[in-house]
Amino acid sequence: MPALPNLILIGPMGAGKSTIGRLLAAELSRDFYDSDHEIQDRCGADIPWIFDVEGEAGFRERETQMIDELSALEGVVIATGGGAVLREENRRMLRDSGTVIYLYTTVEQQLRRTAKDRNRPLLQRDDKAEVLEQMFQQRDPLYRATADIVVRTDRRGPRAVVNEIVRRVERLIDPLHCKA
Ligand SMILES: Nc1ncnc2c1ncn2[C@@H]1O[C@H](COP(=O)(O)OP(=O)(O)O)[C@@H](O)[C@H]1O
Ligand SMILES: O=C(O)C1=C[C@@H](OP(=O)(O)O)[C@@H](O)[C@H](O)C1
Ligand SMILES: [Mg+2]
Repeated sequence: MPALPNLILIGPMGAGKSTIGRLLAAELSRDFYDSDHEIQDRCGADIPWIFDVEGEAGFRERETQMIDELSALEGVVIATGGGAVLREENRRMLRDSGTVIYLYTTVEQQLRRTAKDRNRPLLQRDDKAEVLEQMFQQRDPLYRATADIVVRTDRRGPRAVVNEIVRRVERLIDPLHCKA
């Protein structure tokens, strides 16, 4: 664990990791890194292109490499991609790097929030609801096993989610609210 632990957001596509991560970092005056954006900057190519050319396996390799780099930082906010918890080594690196926050949402909200999206290759198909439901079954236990805190994002806007994260993280660090 770094001297100043990182705050790491995990959860499914459309949970709000990228949006809330940026707001949370601004709120806490910390630097923000979005794993997918960093991968895109590094490759000079967007996520659909990487999936097209290298397949999902190639993307996952890049994702593990990026998680390795980002988890070595200190005191930053990190938004991961929804599949970051699939590999055991990723889960370990994330856990060792700070406080992990699972942004939970429902498949119904995921469908609404990603309806017009063209940047998520795994959702460019007609049976999105089934795919998201299957992913939920596989990944929800992994998100829960990795996270220190679970925060719902399906019934409130990003600002309210940020406020709850700040409250919950403070409580985790100082459970009795008795600062010295
Ligand atoms: N709590 C929220 N309430 C309503 N809309 C949200 C919320 N969080 C994110 N969104 C919207 O959902 C979409 C997907 O959010 P994004 O941050 O890209 O999710 P993720 O990075 O988890 O896939 C964006 O259009 C964003 O504005
Ligand atoms: O769930 C996934 O496997 C993925 C989620 C995406 O990130 P978001 O969760 O930010 O959409 C992105 O990493 C890639 O398209 C794969
Ligand atoms: Mg994102």
